[in-house]
Amino acid sequence: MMFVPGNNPGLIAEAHIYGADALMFDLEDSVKLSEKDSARFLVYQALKTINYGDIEKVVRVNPLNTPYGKADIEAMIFAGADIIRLPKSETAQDVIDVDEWITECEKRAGLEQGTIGMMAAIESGLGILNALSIATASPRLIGIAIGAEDFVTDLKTTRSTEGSELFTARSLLVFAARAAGIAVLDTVFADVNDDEGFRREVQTIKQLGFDGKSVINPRQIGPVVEIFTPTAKEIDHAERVIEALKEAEAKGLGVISLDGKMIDKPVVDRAERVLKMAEAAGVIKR
Ligand SMILES: CC(=O)SCCNC(=O)CCNC(=O)[C@H](O)C(C)(C)COP(=O)(O)OP(=O)(O)OC[C@H]1O[C@@H](n2cnc3c(N)ncnc32)[C@H](O)[C@@H]1OP(=O)(O)O
Ligand SMILES: O=C([O-])CC(=O)C(=O)O
Ligand SMILES: [Mg+2]
Repeated sequence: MMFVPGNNPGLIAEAHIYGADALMFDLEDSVKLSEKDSARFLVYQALKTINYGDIEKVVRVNPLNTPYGKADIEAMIFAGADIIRLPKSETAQDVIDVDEWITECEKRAGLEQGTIGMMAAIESGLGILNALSIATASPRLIGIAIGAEDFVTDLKTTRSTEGSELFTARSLLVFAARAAGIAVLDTVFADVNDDEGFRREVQTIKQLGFDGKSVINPRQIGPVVEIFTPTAKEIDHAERVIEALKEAEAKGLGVISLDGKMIDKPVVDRAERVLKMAEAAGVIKR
């Protein structure tokens, strides 16, 4: 999911050529106060006129407790956004308030209720502690995300290369998302020239269980796609697990072994997920 500053016509016009799964047009922190209205108008016009194909169109709006939040949401729904991303979510009530305003805007726009999805970004200690109630606050929520720049500021620390200050928060978010049955996305990595550090971070968050990552630059898309795409070895193993399961079923066996290792339901579920991810990445057809 690539952030695109909502006040930059050049970036907005070409953002879809780089292969991101989703574009996140930003009306919040990359837009200064004097440009809030013009950025909203610019993103509105872009969503109305540019064909972004099947790339998901997400808009990060300003919070409802600012003078811009309500107008942002209404304009983006009329413009055809797929998902509204609420920044700095701290309580379930923050999500419920936005959900209610989206419902009102859907009515005004003549859309069926529930058409517009929602994401909640969590960017403070309080938000992390409320992660489960935030993640389950609305049926519109398709995912939650961590916003690490604001989060470390709230914690009165900084971001380190190894990310120790984010470890607990990231894990709690993954737990909350899994409990709620929705997606979980990791935060941005600010140094677009540190390819090695970026790759290390993507490996780490994949291992923690995240479904993907927000990026700020087209150069960061390739490494995320590469690291999240199952390798040929992983795909081969997953296919053999599924084969072994079929054989066992045919023979009426419960637990079976493959290469000396036990194959049971969790192993089969993980193999299924590998194949789904490979299919979604376009490296296999099923
Ligand atoms: C804490 C937070 O809230 S983070 C979220 C808010 N921040 C953002 O949205 C920042 C978005 N990113 C950017 O503005 C830029 O990528 C920067 C400032 C980080 C780096 O800028 P640059 O060094 O100029 O980037 P770079 O030289 O790699 O750009 C290469 C090409 O990609 C384009 N590009 C760069 N970033 C983006 C982007 N986010 N979206 C779309 N296109 C982009 C550039 O326009 C350039 O196009 P060109 O080759 O046609 O001229
Ligand atoms: O949500 C993000 O990844 C970017 C952001 O606002 C933050 O880090 O504070
Ligand atoms: Mg932030």
